[in-house]
Amino acid sequence: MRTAYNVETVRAAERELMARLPEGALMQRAAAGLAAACADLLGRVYGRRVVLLVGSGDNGGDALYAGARLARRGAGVAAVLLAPERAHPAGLAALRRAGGRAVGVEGAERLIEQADLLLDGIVGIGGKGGLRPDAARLAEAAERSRAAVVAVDLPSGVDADTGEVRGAAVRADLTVTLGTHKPGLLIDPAREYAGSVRLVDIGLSLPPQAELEALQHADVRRLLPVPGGESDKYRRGVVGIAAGSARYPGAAVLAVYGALRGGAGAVRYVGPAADAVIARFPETLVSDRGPKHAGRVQAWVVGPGAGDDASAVGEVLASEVPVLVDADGLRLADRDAVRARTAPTLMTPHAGEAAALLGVPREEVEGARLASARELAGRYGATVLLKGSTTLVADAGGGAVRVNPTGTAWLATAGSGDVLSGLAGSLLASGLSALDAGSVGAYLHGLAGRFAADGAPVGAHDVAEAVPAAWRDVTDA
Ligand SMILES: NC(=O)C1=CN([C@@H]2O[C@H](COP(=O)(O)OP(=O)(O)OC[C@H]3O[C@@H](n4cnc5c(N)ncnc54)[C@H](O)[C@@H]3O)[C@@H](O)[C@H]2O)[C@@H](O)CC1
Ligand SMILES: [K+]
Repeated sequence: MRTAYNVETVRAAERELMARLPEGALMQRAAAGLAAACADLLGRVYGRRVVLLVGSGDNGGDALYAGARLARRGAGVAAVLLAPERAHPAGLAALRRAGGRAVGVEGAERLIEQADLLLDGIVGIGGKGGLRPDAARLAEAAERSRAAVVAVDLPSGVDADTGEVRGAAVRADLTVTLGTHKPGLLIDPAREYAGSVRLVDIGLSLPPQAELEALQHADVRRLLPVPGGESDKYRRGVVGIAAGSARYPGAAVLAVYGALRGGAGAVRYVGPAADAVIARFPETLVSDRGPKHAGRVQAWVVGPGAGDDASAVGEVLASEVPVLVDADGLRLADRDAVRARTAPTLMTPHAGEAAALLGVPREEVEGARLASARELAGRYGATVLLKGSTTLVADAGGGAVRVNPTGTAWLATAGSGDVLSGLAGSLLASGLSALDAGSVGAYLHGLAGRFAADGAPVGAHDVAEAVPAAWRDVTDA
C-alpha cells in the first residue's frame, strides 16, 4: 500500500524525529536522496549545468545542500535566490564552499534556459496559496526551458494536502518527495505537475492511519475473491443489475459485461433491455418483474442508462443488501432513503454528477476532488467513488481515502463507467466492503483500460474484455 500524509502529520513526525537527531541531520538525508535522484536523471554529473531555484524556507535549504553535493561531483551549479537575504544560510555557505555560486532573480532567465537540470526548491510543504509573482515567473521560465525539472518534496505552487493548483506551478519531470508522499502528489490536478515521484526515506515514524492510500498489486491480490472448493454460484455471490432503458439498452449490456468479469457467481438482470442482454450474454438470469421480485441477490447495481425509472432505484435502495448507485440512479436516489439504509451503499459519480449532488459548479469538484468526495460521503452516509483520472473512494466514517493509481486517460470513453459499475457491483456481491469493492474495481478497470488501449483508442467493451487479463496480472505478480 502506498500512503500519503497531510502536512500537519508530516510536521509532527519531523518534530519528533528532529528532537532525537543532531541538528541538520534530516536535511542532509533529504539532500543526499535528492542529489542521488538528480545524478540518476543526468547520467553523468561532471560538467553538467545545474540551476537551483531557491525560496527562503527549508525547501530551498534542501535544494542548496543537494546542489553542493552535485557541485562536489563536478557539476556547474548556480542558485537563483528569490530572497537573497533570507536564503538558508548554512545551505548557501555549503554551496559556496563546494564551488557553486548564487545570483538574484534578475538574469535568472538565461541561466534557466541554458541549464541541463533545474532543481525546484522554491517552496515545499510551507507553501500558502498560489505562487507569488516572482516565484511564478521562475516557474514559467522553467516550463519554457528544455532542462529536466526535479521538484524538491512537491512541485512549487501545488497544494500538498488537497492537490489544488491555483495559478502558476512548477511542472516537474520528477518529484523527490521526502519522508512520505503528500496527498497532492497522488490527486489531480497537482499529480500532473509532479511527473514521476520518488520517495526518499528520511526515517519519519508515521501514524497507522494515512490521509490517502493507493492500493498496489499485492493489496489487490489479497482482496480479490477466490472461489474455494465448496463454492457454488450462490456462494460466490449473485449480483443484480437494474440498468438500461428503451433509450439506453447499451448501458445494461456494458454493466452486465463488467459484472460477469467481476467475480460474482451469477448475474441477474432486471429492466427493459433484457433481450439485448440475453442476445449478448446468454448466461445472464433475466427478469422483467422489477428488483423487488427478481429473486435473491447479494448486491445490486442500479442506475446506468436508467433514464427516469425512479421506482427501480427506490426498490433497490429499500433492499437489505449492498447497493451501488451510478449515473441516472444518482439523480433519482432520495437522499433520506440512502441515509436510512443499513447495508452498505456505494455511489459512483463523475465530477459533473458529484457537482450536481453537492449543488456546486463542476470546476469546484475538479479543483478540490478530495474534499468533494469526503463531503458527499458525509452528506449521504455512503461510500463515494469519485471518478476521474485519479479516482477517489471515500467512506462516510472518515478514515483513509483510497486513490486509484492505475487510471488512464483512454478510459474517458462512453460506457466505460457502466463497465466499472458492473465490475464493482460484482465485487460487492462477492463480499468485499464498499471501500474495497470500489477501489479494487477501479484498480482492475484502470489496468484493463491500459491493457486494452495499449496507446490507442478503445471502446468500453474492450475494457470489459481486458478485465480477466488485468485480474491475472494482479494474481500472477
Ligand atoms: N522540517 C524538516 O525537518 C524537514 C524539512 N524539509 C524540507 O522543508 C520543507 C518545509 O520547509 P519550510 O517549513 O521552511 O517551508 P517551505 O520552504 O516549504 O516554504 C516556506 C517558504 O516559502 C515561502 N512561501 C510560502 N508560500 C509561498 C508562495 N505561495 N509563493 C512563494 N513563496 C512562498 C515562505 O515565505 C517561506 O519563506 C519541506 O517541504 C522539505 O523540503 C526537509 O529538509 C526534510 C526535513
Ligand atoms: K518545491
